[in-house]
Amino acid sequence: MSKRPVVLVVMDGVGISNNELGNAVKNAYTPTLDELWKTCPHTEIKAHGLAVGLPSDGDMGNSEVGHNALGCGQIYSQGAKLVNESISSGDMFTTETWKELISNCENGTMHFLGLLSDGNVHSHINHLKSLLSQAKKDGVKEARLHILLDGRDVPETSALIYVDEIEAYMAALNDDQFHACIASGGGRMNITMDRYEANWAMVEKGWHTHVLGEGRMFASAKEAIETYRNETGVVDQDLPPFVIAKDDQPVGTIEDGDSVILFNFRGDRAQEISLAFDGDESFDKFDRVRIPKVMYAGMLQYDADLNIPHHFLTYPPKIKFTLSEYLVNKGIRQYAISETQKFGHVTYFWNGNRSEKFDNELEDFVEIKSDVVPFDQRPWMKSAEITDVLVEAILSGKYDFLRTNYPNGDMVGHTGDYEATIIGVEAVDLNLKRIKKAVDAVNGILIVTADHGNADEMYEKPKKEGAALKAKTSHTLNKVPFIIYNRDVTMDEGDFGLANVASTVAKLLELEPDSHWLPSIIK
Ligand SMILES: O=C(O)[C@@H](CO)OP(=O)(O)O
Ligand SMILES: [Mn+2]
Ligand SMILES: [Mn+2]
Repeated sequence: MSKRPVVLVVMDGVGISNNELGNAVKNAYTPTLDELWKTCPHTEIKAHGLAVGLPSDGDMGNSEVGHNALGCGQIYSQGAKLVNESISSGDMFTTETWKELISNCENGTMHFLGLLSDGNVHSHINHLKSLLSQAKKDGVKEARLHILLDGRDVPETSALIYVDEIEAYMAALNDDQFHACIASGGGRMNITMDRYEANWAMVEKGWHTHVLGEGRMFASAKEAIETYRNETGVVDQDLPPFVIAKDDQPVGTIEDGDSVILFNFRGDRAQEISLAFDGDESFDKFDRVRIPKVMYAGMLQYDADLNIPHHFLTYPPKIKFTLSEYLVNKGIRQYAISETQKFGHVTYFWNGNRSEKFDNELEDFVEIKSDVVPFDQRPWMKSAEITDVLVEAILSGKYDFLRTNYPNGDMVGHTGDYEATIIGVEAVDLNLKRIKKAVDAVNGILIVTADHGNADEMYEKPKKEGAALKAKTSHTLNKVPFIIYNRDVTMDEGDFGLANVASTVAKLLELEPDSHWLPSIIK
């Protein structure tokens, strides 16, 4: 009989790098992780670029593609790549949805809402440019941009680079037939892009800003960004909302007869605002005050089972043959737990962007409510609370396969606070010790891995030698650890990535891996 259960821990944002400087993984005190690394079969696996279905190896990994790959054992072309292809082939602009969006706003305005950067995690500025120029070609007369400033997938204070770039692009398009400009915006962690219902108030603020045109008014996005930076010192992702106005009138509220495109391709932070636009009278997450009759579409469909949103421009990858479905078919009892910020990562992303369970009897999902605070102030987050409940589940004997995600390396890493991130990584280590003890008690197997790097590089590479250090808030291109505890196995030779983990889990459960999956990491 195989050892049971298998417990898999994703240490979100914990990558491997040999650099000392600003490496909050290496410089954290992590006795448990160090011991596991020293005494157990382990390797480093790829978590970025082509290995997870991104357009190029220059693309850092992220939670969506990382958990998709972990949970399905295959490499699918991901949103970033699918949208590139659909735009460059022109397919996007022959879809019924695009045509309807265009004809719907014949006498109105086309609005583009989304994350303005080239981070390629949630969106890409090139996609927005293509949408703008095609809209003009297809006869749209008025276009308005509602921009979310990034600084989380790109350098911390880079917003003006992208604002200048898109304004120059619009200036070149604008003529007596067509007029496009920025109408509103704010930092992505301040408005609109909440996820997993952690904080609907963010979405409500976004609605007031983009749709109703309520909020502090400025003559330009640049003025808004510079003013807020001077007044508050906050970085891009946290910038407060702003409305662009002329003669005290917002230049681009969203009105009946308009069309709205959310140009983000990634789903977690796109769902709530989509529900607000698509929701009928029964929508009760906040008071929308005025509900404009618009045609709304997403760049992708963010949840195909739940049909969010109703209209979309690109089909999402149809992720099939997931590990969860396979295990359900074998009668394996599964358990997934994290705190709110990463709950959907171990459920929705893990299961191929499906929020629903495959089997209500065999699967249990547990969410520990995240705090709504800047995580540099609470770098331990809910790691102890997750562990309390997970340890009970391990000891209960009710489950054969359990998975969890500790968000700390990533969520604290994104704040750019090096010292706090070290504490975040140490909190994960402390909890690993407790998990390990529980696994020992039942003679199970523990897998420790990560979905991509983040905490492993907390400073931007200095442009010149001796230049002042600048906090780095984004993910990294580094590999991640893969460790197996309490099972004497031999790692196979090869260049492995996250998509090799599903087969490995199956093998540890003494099951034949699904033939669609990439091979196991162990012999
Ligand atoms: O916070 C997020 O949305 C992304 C970064 O854009 O991080 P992760 O992929 O780790 O969820
Ligand atoms: Mn992640
Ligand atoms: Mn992240």
